[in-house]
Amino acid sequence: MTAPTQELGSGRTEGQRPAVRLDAVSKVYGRGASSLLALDKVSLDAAQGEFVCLLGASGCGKSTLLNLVAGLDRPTTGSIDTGDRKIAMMFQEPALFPWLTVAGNVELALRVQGLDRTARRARAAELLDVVHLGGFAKKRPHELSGGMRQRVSLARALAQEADLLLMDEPFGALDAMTRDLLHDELERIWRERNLAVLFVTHNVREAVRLGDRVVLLSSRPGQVIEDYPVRLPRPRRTESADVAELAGVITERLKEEVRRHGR
Ligand SMILES: Nc1ncnc2c1ncn2[C@@H]1O[C@H](COP(=O)(O)OP(=O)(O)OP(=O)(O)O)[C@@H](O)[C@H]1O
Repeated sequence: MTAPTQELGSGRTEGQRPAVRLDAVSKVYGRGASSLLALDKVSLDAAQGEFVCLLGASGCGKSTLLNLVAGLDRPTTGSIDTGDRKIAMMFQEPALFPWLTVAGNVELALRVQGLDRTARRARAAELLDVVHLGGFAKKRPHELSGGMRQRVSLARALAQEADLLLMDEPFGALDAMTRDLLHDELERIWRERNLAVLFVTHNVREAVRLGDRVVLLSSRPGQVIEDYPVRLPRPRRTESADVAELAGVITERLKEEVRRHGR
């Protein structure tokens, strides 16, 4: 008889290799007197299927951390292991090509996979359905709202068949209602695809709404100071009392850290 695996969070089981593991990762920008220690020995992991939100005051190194995981930059010391997982990244700005249609933007991401034109069209149509933009394939980005553009960006990220999705304040520029809708959609897609997600935000309630864990980073240099498991049942509502209660606790800790740092 096999021993029952211990549940550590929605996607976590003991003994499973994490989707991403950071081991004592430090990042120094520049050299000599003008060098800046942005991250200081950050160790962190996320399991496949786990949603981890990263919170911290401005400048604590959240984007630096995501860039390192994405392989866009290299740590000064320490190591990052994502195995052979495919990684996709989403930013606050959707960064779509304005001269391409919505479908064209998604198809571009499929081109690198070597799909032929017919297959690309069919796959892009499927992905646009997933993000509820089925009727907008022929529109150009400027004809869409901010929330719709972020949906295209999400479809493009999904086109990369990623196992690990890195999201850098993806909904930071959206109004509360649009953000709420996108939270629901992201949660559905995350579950269906068993993605590992690292999600950077400044918004504490958003982190509690979405995360299996909320990881708090200290200000300059960035270090992990708290790792809160979020045990609230899903689906959660951003405005609910239980989300507000945990968000209150985390906000207090964040304020303490900002005060300690003197800004
Ligand atoms: N390419 C770079 N060269 C030099 N310094 C950098 C570079 N990128 C970031 N920094 C510095 O490293 C620190 C961490 O920056 P980073 O953008 O990772 O923080 P952040 O937590 O994502 O900030 P924000 O919440 O404001 O987006 C900051 O002090 C920033 O000025």
